[in-house]
Amino acid sequence: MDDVATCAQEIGPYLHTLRKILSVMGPQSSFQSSLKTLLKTLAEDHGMLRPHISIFDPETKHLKVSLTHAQMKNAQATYEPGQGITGQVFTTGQPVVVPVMKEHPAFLNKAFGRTEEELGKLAFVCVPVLSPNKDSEGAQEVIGTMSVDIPREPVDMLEAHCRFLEVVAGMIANQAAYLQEEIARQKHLIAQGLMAGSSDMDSEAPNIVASSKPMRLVLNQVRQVGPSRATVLLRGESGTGKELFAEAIHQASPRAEMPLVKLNCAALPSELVESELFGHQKGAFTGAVQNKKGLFELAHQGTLFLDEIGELSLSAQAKVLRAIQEQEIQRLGSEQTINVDVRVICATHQNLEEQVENGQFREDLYYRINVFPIFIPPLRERREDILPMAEHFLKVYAKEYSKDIKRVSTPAIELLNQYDWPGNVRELKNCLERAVLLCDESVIRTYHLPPTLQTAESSATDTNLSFCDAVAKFEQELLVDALKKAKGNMLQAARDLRVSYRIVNYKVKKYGLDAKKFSSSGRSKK
Ligand SMILES: Nc1ncnc2c1ncn2[C@@H]1O[C@H](COP(=O)(O)OP(=O)(O)OP(=O)(O)O)[C@@H](O)[C@H]1O
Repeated sequence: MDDVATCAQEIGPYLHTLRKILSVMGPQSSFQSSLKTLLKTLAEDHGMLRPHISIFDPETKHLKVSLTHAQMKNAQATYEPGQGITGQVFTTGQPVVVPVMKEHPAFLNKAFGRTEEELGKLAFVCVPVLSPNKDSEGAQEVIGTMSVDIPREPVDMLEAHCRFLEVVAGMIANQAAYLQEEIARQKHLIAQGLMAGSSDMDSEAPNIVASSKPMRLVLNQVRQVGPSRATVLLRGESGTGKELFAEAIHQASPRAEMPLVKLNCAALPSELVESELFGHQKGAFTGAVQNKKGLFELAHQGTLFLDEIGELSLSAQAKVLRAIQEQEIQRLGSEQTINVDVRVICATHQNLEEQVENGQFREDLYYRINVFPIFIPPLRERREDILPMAEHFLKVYAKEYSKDIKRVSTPAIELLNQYDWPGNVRELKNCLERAVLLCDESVIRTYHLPPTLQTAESSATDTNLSFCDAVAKFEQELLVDALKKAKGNMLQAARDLRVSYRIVNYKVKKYGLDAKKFSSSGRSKK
């Protein structure tokens, strides 16, 4: 009887957790939120640290941490099959218990950056995650691993945790398979430029600075409308943050884990926009060599962001109206109706009311998308945001370019505050990126700001440069601008500056610039 009681005492907490996990795995919850709850439960109920699931990407043939209930140091870390404990468990399909991380030669500590002290105090348990093999009935394949850190314990206790984790991993086979598919789907959308962000399933909500009263109001509106299904119309000048707020609305909605698909209606010729939005059947028109899904289908259960909606042709407008109202679409060249569950967010900098008056924009579509309009004021009308934003972008870029820049000098702040910012937040962001690149001190000064912001006195009062130093600064500015424009291509920069490659190469070295860094900054759209 004593043995039974001891046994019940030992397995009681495990059973309790298993019951909890089963209760969140019902059809009512999405696979991702079930998995997240599961990891949280492991941490909270069993003191397991950094519980995480790594999934194998068949395309890159690497494993990557795809969900975790912990802060990662290196979210991009990957493991080849066989590499480290994670790679070994994946390859062999057998669990591994590491009693002390520090003492195991195969323990790589790639993703979480544990300290030396932790490595000496923690054990690691990693079990395979299996899923039914699609190609062979009854068989299973390893699609990833589930791992936890555990404060050091006797080996038989660690073994018991390991058995328990194997049971848990067995329960999540289907969810893990969905996770693998979703990662592939998101990668595909990102590669096509149809979805924002990284394929990290754990990525944070967009980083928004909103100090001024009008922007706090905008944030409130985002919070109010986010969870609903309402169509939102974001209005504001170019660069005010419409796309960023569209992302925030999507993040605040129950659709957050499904795709946010974007289309800039002005970026494609009107005849292509319809095929992009609704897809086409093979042979629908010359060049339609195979069936293609449209963005409405790709955004199913997620959100579709239509930027520059005022640029849609009248024929596309009619189809978008139908898709929003009836929740169904037809691919070009097909009679078949496809049901789509898509929330639409639109944006424009144009005067849609005027376009309705002129017959360029359908009135019924205007009313349909104008259910919840949000106006984002230009930056010059909310100057309280300038300094907090400048500080925010300074931090972002100082980190990106590994520079130890602490602050913006008072005269430089004055210049930022005086300027009218016709390009709005985008211009301010670019301005800070440039300043960080140019700055080799701990403070951003007026001469690090672009000439458009400078006034004669401002640049003179702040610097006491000799003629030679001033010329050198100016030369460096020109060089940085040219390299940014040429995305780090020194040959192109030389052509633009109309000097030889040899000179550019020499100056780049002289000023200690790294041309490669400009290629990464040039990759982002804005
Ligand atoms: N409040 C904010 N906080 C932090 N970053 C912001 C903010 N507003 C805008 N940004 C940044 O400024 C840049 C421009 O914003 P965004 O692309 O959202 O503008 P937009 O209004 O959609 O422009 P366009 O109409 O030209 O497409 C982006 O890099 C965005 O992240």
